[in-house]
Amino acid sequence: MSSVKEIKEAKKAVAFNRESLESVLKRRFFYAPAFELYGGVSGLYDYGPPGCAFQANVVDTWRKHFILEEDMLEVDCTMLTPYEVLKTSGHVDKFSDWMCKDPKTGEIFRADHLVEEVLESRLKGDQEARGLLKNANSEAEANAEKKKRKKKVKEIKVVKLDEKVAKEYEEVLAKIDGYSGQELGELMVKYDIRNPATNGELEAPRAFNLMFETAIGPSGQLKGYLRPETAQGQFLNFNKLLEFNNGKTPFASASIGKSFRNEISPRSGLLRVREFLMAEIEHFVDPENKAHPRFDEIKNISLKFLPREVQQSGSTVPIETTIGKAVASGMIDNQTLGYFIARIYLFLIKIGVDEDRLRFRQHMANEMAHYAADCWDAELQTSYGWIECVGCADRSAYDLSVHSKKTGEKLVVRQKLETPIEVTKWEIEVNKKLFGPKFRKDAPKVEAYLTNLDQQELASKAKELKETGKITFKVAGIDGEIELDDKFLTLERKTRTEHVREFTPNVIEPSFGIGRIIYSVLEHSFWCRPEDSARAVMSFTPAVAPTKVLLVPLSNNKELQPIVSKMSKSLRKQQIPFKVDDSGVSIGKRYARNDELGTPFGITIDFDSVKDESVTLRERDSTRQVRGSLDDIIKAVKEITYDGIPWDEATKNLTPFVSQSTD
Ligand SMILES: Nc1ncnc2c1ncn2[C@@H]1O[C@H](COP(=O)(O)OP(=O)(O)OP(=O)(O)O)[C@@H](O)[C@H]1O
Repeated sequence: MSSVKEIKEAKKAVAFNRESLESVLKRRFFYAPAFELYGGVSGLYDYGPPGCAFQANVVDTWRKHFILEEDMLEVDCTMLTPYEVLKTSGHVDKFSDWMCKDPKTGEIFRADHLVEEVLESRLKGDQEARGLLKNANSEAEANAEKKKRKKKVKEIKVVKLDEKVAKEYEEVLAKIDGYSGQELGELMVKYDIRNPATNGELEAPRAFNLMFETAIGPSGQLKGYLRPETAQGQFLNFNKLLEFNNGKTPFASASIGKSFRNEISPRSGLLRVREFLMAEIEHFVDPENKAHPRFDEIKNISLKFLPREVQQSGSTVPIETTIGKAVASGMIDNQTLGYFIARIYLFLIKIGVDEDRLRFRQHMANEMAHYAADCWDAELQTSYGWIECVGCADRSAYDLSVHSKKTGEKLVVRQKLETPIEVTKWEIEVNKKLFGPKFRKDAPKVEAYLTNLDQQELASKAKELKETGKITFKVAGIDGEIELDDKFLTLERKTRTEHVREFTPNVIEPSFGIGRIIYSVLEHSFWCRPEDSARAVMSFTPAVAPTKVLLVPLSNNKELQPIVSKMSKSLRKQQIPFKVDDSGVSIGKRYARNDELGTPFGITIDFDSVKDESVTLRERDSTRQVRGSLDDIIKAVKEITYDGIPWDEATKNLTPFVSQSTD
């Protein structure tokens, strides 16, 4: 077995089994529930040595693929965020999911997930329904005694459906991400959705804010939150970043760091957790020109898309087309968004995502924030279904505008115009002499509020002033309504010659959940050898594999030791992560142990190695081997791992080797 096709077929020969994967992940300590000694806390995980190395390699690839290759400006901002910032961004009021409580048992469900799971399970019939409901996502259930739970699950009635109802269910499921709390409540009543374990009635959905609240400092006065995303830090540093970039746009900032969300019902391992690593990009672009200078490089990449219209029709069959055509037809809003979708795809493939299990799904209109121009998720297919792993949204000028309005600080780009232009617009001027005595310490806040009004708002205030002789408004943080007459301000349309164009950039935001991506790659990489289904393999691409090389001396004989030491020294010097396995067990067993860890290469040292310093290199997936000098073998490993050179090319000058029985 050596061709890519043969290996692909071998990988599919034994059906994927999540339990086998989980057993490997647990046994080899990729990751494990945090605080296990104390019974664990849902949604919190610790990574072990291979998990840490794998994550570090994924992040390193991300950094090179985006920050380095796209010349982005990286920032590392604090996780503790004051209340005011997240109030302004909309998170305090809107960053919530819908939960519903069982008043009898106290169990809490996430409403959209409950509706989804119940309808899916009804659709899938008896057997599968039981399987799915075992995973029903409630905190209380996660902690319930297993015996009791089994009993409850057995009591679930299987609903037989007629065709019309099944169609309705399918339509609801296709739109499940976009329902409001009220709509979810209506669906629960209409389809009689109850607590799946007890059949008890549930309360109507209520909004639950997902942010972890805290107090900053000993007084307890400064309310804050653990950040739910890294984006806000990037927006707040916009002016500094723009200056660092010599005032030029477009440019992108990037940030990698932990985010926190108090998920109602964490489940599915790393896919929905309460603390996770995010990697986010904020690309600041001229709203009037969203063309991307490197669009030509990616326009011919063909991807699977699930646009809004297809979902609306209740279908999940993707359209396959090129990025170029998708942008030209208007399916993707603009070139920059299209460019990032392609770059996300290239990154995911690089780290080992199976291309056949990747699609880009467009958000439905009611799923997107009102200010967003367009939004696509990179979804990866796992045994838990299609999972959003990367969001890619055009957030328009929303974030910079709201922070600017709130703080009175301009967050804009100034561009020198080649030919000056005449511009007529509303201008407001405040009478500072009267403002000071009237508002005292609040004067700057009120002034900032007025000078930050946009043209539409100024026009409406001018109308109000003309008709009533005063304007009234409220300023956040100041009690009561403020009333001002024309002694305090002038509001006029003025024509000026402008030499500089000032605009608030729009933001295109690709947002990666590293844990979700890692779990999906684990599933996509996992397979069992067809000849022995107990022999699991993790087919990590060499660049992200936790360890690159396993050094295996044929036996414990002392004669082999010097060459093992020489090889180790050489690998260390070249900074190639490796492990030596000189345990007494057979070479086949030693390789099998490391196939589970995804180690792509094995180097066997035998008695011929002592004579002529030649060694054997084994490739994990195909188990094919070649023989060559110590230096040539290390060179081939390096080329494949770090330069992406295919095996056949990197080993073309080495001698094919047929082992007696190493596997
Ligand atoms: N609870 C979580 N656990 C792990 N990763 C997460 C979690 N929530 C979000 N992410 C990751 O962060 C990325 C960006 O977050 P975003 O706010 O777009 O997610 P979201 O739309 O809230 O996700 P979902 O709808 O699944 O809750 C997601 O694509 C995902 O990879």
